[in-house]
Parts: sequence; C-alpha cells; structure tokens
Amino acid sequence: MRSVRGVAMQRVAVVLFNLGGPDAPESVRPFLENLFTDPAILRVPGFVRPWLGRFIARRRTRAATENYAILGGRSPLLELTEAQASALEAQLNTGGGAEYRCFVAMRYWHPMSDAVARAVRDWAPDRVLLLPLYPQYSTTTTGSSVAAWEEAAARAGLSVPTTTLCCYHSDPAFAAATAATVRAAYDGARADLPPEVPLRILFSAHGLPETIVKRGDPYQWQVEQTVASVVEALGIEGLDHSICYQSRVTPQKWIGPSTEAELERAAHDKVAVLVCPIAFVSEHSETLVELDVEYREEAERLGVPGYVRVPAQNSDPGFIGALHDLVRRTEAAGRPLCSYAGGRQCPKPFGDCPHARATARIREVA
Ligand SMILES: C=CC1=C(C)c2cc3[nH]c(cc4nc(cc5[nH]c(cc1n2)c(C)c5CCC(=O)O)C(CCC(=O)O)=C4C)c(C)c3C=C
Ligand SMILES: [Fe+2]
Ligand SMILES: [Fe+2]
Repeated sequence: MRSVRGVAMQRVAVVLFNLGGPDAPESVRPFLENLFTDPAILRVPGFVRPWLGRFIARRRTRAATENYAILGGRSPLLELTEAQASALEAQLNTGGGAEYRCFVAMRYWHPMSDAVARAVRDWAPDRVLLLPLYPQYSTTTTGSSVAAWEEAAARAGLSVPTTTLCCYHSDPAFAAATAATVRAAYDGARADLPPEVPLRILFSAHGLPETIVKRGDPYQWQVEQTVASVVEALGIEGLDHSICYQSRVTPQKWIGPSTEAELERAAHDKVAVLVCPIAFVSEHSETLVELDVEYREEAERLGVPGYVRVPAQNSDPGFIGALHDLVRRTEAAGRPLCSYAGGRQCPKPFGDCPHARATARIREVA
C-alpha cells in the first residue's frame, strides 16, 4: 500500500489475458507447440500429448506461417492488447480510490504468465484482478489462462487476494459498445449496397470441437447470449442475422454452422453479408486473414452480392469503458461478475463456480 498526501492507496494489478501470437516467422512453430500441448486444447492422455501436440504443430506450421506472412510475419495481437491495457489503466486511475496497473499475460507466446507473475509480484500489489479478453468463458481460453496463471503465481511466490472476472458475455455496456460498432458498419454497408439487395449479419465466433461443448463448456451458450444482447441493443426491426463458427483447425466434429456454410446460404438467398467477429475483441490473424482475405474470396467465388466486415473492438472507447465498469463493479462486489447462471453475477466465488469446476477438470487430465 502506498500513501499519497497522507492517504493510504491500495495497489491493484489488473492482468489482461489473451492468447498471444508469434512475433516473427521462426516463432510460429514454438507458438503452435505451446498451443497444441496445452491439456485444455488437446484432450488426450498426458503421456501422448507432448508427442502428438508437437506433431500437429509441425503439420500446421506452414499454413500458419503463410497467414502471418500476410501480416508482415507476425501477429499484431500483443501491440493491440498493450494499447487496450494502457487505455484501461489510464481510465481506472482517473477514478481515485486505488492505484491500478494493467499487465498483459499471453497464453502461448510472450509475455507469458511466469514472467508476468514475477513482474506483478515485484510491483507489490495489495490485490490482483484477472481480466480475460474473452467475453465468453471457454475452458480452452479463459479456463486455460487462469490455470496457467495460478501455477505461475505460485512459482513466483505471489500470494495476494486474487479475483477472476470469468466472463461478460451479456454485460449491458459491453453489448452496447459492440452494437455501436456493428451499427456504424451496418449503416455504411446499407448505404453502399443497392436498395434491393438484402443485408444479413453473420455473427462469426471462433469454433470449438463439439466434444468440449458436450462436456459442459459454456462457450457456445454464452456466444448465443452475446448475440441476443447485441441484437437487442441494435434495435433494428426485422434484422436478418445468424450465428456461425470459424477457424476449425482439427479433423474432429466442430460446432456449427460453419462460417463457410453461412456464406453458401447467403449466396443461395442472394443476400449481402456483414460479418461481425463476436468472440474476439482484437484484430489478429483470424480476423485480418481468415475473415478479410479467405472468407471474402470465398464469398466472391460463391457470388454473395456484398461482403463487409465489422472491425474488432481494439481500443474503442466504448469497449474500454465497458471493461473499466466491469473492473470497478467487480472491485465493489468483491467477487467475480458473470452471468453464467442467467443472472448478472456469478452465484458463487470463482473457486466454486461452474467455470472453475470446468477448469479443474482440465487439470485432472493434465
Ligand atoms: C483445437 C484448437 C483450437 C481451439 C479449441 C481454439 C479455441 C479458441 N481460440 C480463440 C482465439 C484465438 N485463437 C488464435 C489462434 C489460434 N487458435 C488455434 C487453435 C485453437 N483455438 C490455432 C492453431 C491458432 C494459431 C493460428 C492458426 O494456426 O490458425 C488467436 C490468435 C492468433 C493471432 O493472430 O495472434 C486467438 C485470439 C478463441 C476465442 C477460442 C475459443 C473459444
Ligand atoms: Fe484459436
Ligand atoms: Fe463463473
């Protein structure tokens, strides 16, 4: 605790989680190895995982390197996340009451949890708030990051009270900020299209293997809640919209419909599409390459009469404002805010909530 003009100021470390991405072409393979050897991603017995994970990573390296080459050989995710962290930190520190510092911890590429936990320990906060940049909880994203953080914090000897904000899929401020960016893109697309061409919004979320959802992962349900909240905030009468899932990376059955299938349906129905990434809050390869290059080309090939993409939130002031409110409300409540159980708050402390239990199951198979 610090004293400012004789007033005690608590120090709060806010740790923003994201997935991370390679910072150079030679980082692509080790980044993919980190990803595919994570027990939250590759759910096979521990003794085969290192071998199988490295095998899958090796097979994917070429295609992923080609994608990152389009972005200059690296992912922009770290810079964009650091910009989000700076904007949030500035806003949190205008409110008084406590001194906030935002840290960024990536799951599969640097800066990773061990280094960040040591930096947080050295700053000597009174408490820590874990803030995933995943609005919807999945065992593969938030669950995996929280598990990695807890282990890293223990190794770093960081033992201060820690609160985890497990999800904010239908938080009203988050939905309103998302709806505002969708509305601007929708109005722009509508103005550019001939009036007789209908427009459909495709809310495109990252996919998941179906088995993960069947084992209790709340992600798909939470994606549906986000879309319902955003559509309500948009308030466009008779809005044509659907949910679809992109970025399938393994041969298993993934949840659907796929974004490709929805493009085929749009071509068949002769409607233009406004594609809105709904589970990513930053631009990265899956928006800038998959949505902007691959699916756009596919839409043209199929004869979809128009293709426009809604930008990801990045440091949009409405989005940063929503994160700021979430942090402040979580601090005031002293427990995680989440609407997993249909309410506005997690019914139980994080250690007991359904998300934490799902995370514990990942550890069982690790
Ligand atoms: C089984 C594999 C994967 C699952 C499950 C998965 C879930 C998942 N991922 C995100 C968000 C991101 N994924 C990113 C990259 C990425 N993801 C996978 C695999 C799975 N993701 C791979 C192999 C990669 C690397 C890129 C590639 O090879 O295509 C990224 C960052 C990419 C960047 O450019 O920095 C994000 C962000 C979510 C939200 C999610 C499930 C809910
Ligand atoms: Fe992914
Ligand atoms: Fe929860």
